[in-house]
Order: sequence, then structure tokens, then C-alpha cells
Amino acid sequence: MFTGISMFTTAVRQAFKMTPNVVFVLGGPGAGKGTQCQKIVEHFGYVHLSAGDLLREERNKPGSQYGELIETYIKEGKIVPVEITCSLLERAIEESGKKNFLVDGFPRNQNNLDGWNKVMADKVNLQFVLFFDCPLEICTARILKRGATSGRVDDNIESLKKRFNTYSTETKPIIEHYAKQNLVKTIDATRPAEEVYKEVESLFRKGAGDK
Ligand SMILES: Nc1ncnc2c1ncn2[C@@H]1O[C@H](COP(=O)(O)OP(=O)(O)O)[C@@H](O)[C@H]1O
Ligand SMILES: O=c1ccn([C@@H]2O[C@H](COP(=O)(O)OP(=O)(O)O)[C@@H](O)[C@H]2O)c(=O)[nH]1
Ligand SMILES: [Mg+2]
Repeated sequence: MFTGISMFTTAVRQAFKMTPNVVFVLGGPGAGKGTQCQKIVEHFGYVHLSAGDLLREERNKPGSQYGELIETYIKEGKIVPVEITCSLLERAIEESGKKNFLVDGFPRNQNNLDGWNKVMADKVNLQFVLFFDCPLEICTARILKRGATSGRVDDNIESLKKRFNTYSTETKPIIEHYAKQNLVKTIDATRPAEEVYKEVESLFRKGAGDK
């Protein structure tokens, strides 16, 4: 998918030394990834790409060939095959023409990581991994509260149990993988959003990912 466009834009980006910078944003469901990303966008001009939002958008497109699959995976708290998610991310990066990206909620398992490494790793500069650390009880309370108004098919206790299970068995090892490479910046996400953001802000001010 999108190979023609992407080969061209990758070549143009390389010619102008516009290699995109990427920060992966990870953490359990309800840890506050989306909330903090919004604040980073406001203050630091990053483009926020939520893998979950891109998948929901694709699901909602009339006639999408992946609509049903995405719906089922989201409800079951399972991770959609990487070819779909990675194509959506790649297209969003290329179409934006911008330089700095927050990739929120990805990579969530080994399949995601392998697919990204195969297609994208050489085209972008991974700055660091921002990890919002938050215990299950606090995440649960936040998600159930969000569920009252979000309209999301997975913001309910049954889906949430499955999402937590996926998070601890599949996503945690990915965070550990990046931790071994010293790429993970861990933030205590249990405090009020404004306080969490103070720490996030100082990280970005210091240019945490500049290499
Ligand atoms: N630090 C925080 N304290 C309390 N509630 C929060 C905090 N951060 C986010 N929330 C709320 O919790 C819910 C989940 O936040 P969200 O940013 O969507 O998390 P995620 O993207 O990690 O699932 C939202 O309703 C949000 O308003
Ligand atoms: O790379 C991704 C990101 C999300 N999802 C699916 O989308 C759901 C919701 O993800 P989102 O990041 O929106 O949830 P959050 O953690 O922010 O509550 C996940 O449980 C998965 O089923 C996925 O399959 N691959
Ligand atoms: Mg989110």
C-alpha cells in the first residue's frame, strides 16, 4: 500500500535532510497517552498520530476492506496485524510533510515491532520512547469514566480486562526491549494531568531525544 507515494517522498525527504523524528508513546489503556500528546502538540509542535485513532478512522470509512477486522480486534483488545497499522502511520507521516511525530499507542507487540523495523525504521529517526507508567487500578477508573462519554466499543470492563492482558503480555516486553537500548523515558502517570505534563515538558525542553 502507498508504496509509490512513499518512495518518492522518502527520496525527497532524504534530499532535503528532512528525516522525520519519531517519539513512540506507550503505556497501559487509560495511562494518559492521548492527553499528554495533546499538550506536547500545543507546546512543541509535534504531530500527534494515535495508532488507535487511525484504526478507528479506517474502520469508519464506508467500504473499508479492514473495517470489520479492526472492529473485532479493538473489541477483543487484540492487536491489529502490523501491515494495516503501519501503512496508516506511514501514509499519515508522508502526507503531513512535517518533521516531528508522536506515534501514540504503537508498537504494541512483537509483530508491530518487526513490521515497523522492516518498513519504517530506516526512514525515520526514533528519538525515544515515552512510557506513561500507571497501575491497573488507576487506569481502570479512568477508562470506565471515559467510557461514559467516549462511545468507544472497548471502554467497558469486559474489553478492558482483555486490553490489560494484551498490554502486560505483549506490550510490556516491547517497552523492555527499548529499555535495554536506553531509549525509554519513564513518567509517573498517576498524578493529575497538569503535574504529569510538567515532567513531560522538562523532558522535551531538555531535548531528551536529540542525538
Ligand atoms: N493524569 C490524569 N489524571 C486523571 N485523569 C486523566 C489523566 N490523564 C488522562 N486522564 C483521563 O483519563 C482518560 C484516559 O486518558 P487518555 O489520555 O485517553 O489515555 P490513553 O490514551 O493512555 O488511553 C481520559 O478520560 C482522560 O481525560
Ligand atoms: O497499534 C495499534 C494501536 C491500537 N490498536 C487497537 O486499538 C485499540 C485501542 O487503542 P488506543 O491506543 O486508542 O487505546 P488507548 O490505550 O489509548 O486507550 C487497542 O486496544 C487495539 O485493539 C492496535 O491494534 N494496534
Ligand atoms: Mg489513547
